Amino acid sequence: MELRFTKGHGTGNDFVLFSDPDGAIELDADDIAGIADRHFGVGADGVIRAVRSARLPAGADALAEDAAAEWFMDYHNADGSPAEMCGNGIRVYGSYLIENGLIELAEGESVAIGTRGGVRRLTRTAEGFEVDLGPFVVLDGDVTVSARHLEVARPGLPVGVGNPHVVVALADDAELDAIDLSEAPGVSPAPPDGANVEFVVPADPLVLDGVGRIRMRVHERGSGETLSCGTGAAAAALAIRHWAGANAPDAWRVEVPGGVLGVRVLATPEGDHVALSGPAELVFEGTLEI
Ligand SMILES: N[C@@H](CCC[C@H](N)C(=O)O)C(=O)O
Repeated sequence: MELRFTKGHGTGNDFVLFSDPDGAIELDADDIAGIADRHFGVGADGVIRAVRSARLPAGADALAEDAAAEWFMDYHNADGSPAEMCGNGIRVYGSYLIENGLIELAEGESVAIGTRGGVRRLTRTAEGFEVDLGPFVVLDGDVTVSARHLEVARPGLPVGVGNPHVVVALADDAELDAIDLSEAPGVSPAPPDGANVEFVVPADPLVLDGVGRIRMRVHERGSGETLSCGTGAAAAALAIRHWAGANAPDAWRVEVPGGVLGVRVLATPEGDHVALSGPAELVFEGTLEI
């Protein structure tokens, strides 16, 4: 079977996207891992299928949550495992839906998108997109994280933003640059569903003109070290905000190896939400033999 695909990225977190409006294309984990393979496939951190919510069991939940969520982001990591949410992916997905005439979205307008983590509202901005990632949880607990070239295990803070993260604060840029993320960090106790792990260094000063500033590297569950992780940037900002205490800002600038992302905490009638903003680029199109 021939599969027409588009390659895109958000701050270097790259994705293969394809359309399957009626949910007719069946790919298993090995097929997806083959597409994402950087030597034998197209190469990507994740694979995104554009499918109508009405055509998927998980999409039925999305439609029950918000009947306007016509499109579902069917997201899989590079190893073929499904994930609840992808903060960079959903911006690139928005761009893909627009480019392919599947939705119309002018600057300032927003659209509801179904994901396994729930419906997310995506707004087109001058720079790209902002996505409301919804409510979040920061869980104080006794978690430690080890990594190669990190001398002693460090405390980690579990943060949930639709998908699971553990955030570790490091002392300085030298320590951040030294860690080797070619192997998955060890998280103890092991999270039941695995976790994305973010290593973060606060800038000096931490807050400039009311905006918190951090640098981050990430090891993504199911994909390894990536140049960026949108939900990871949100989790990292939320963790540092939590540690910084009462006077910490709500707006954050997160520098990742692939660029810069914006994070802000939004007060909503249902409680605090976290929102992520950044660019979305479509790079090339091609055809794959599956
Ligand atoms: N890169 C993504 C997160 C993708 C899913 C993640 N690896 C997981 O398994 O939860 C992002 O930009 O948020």
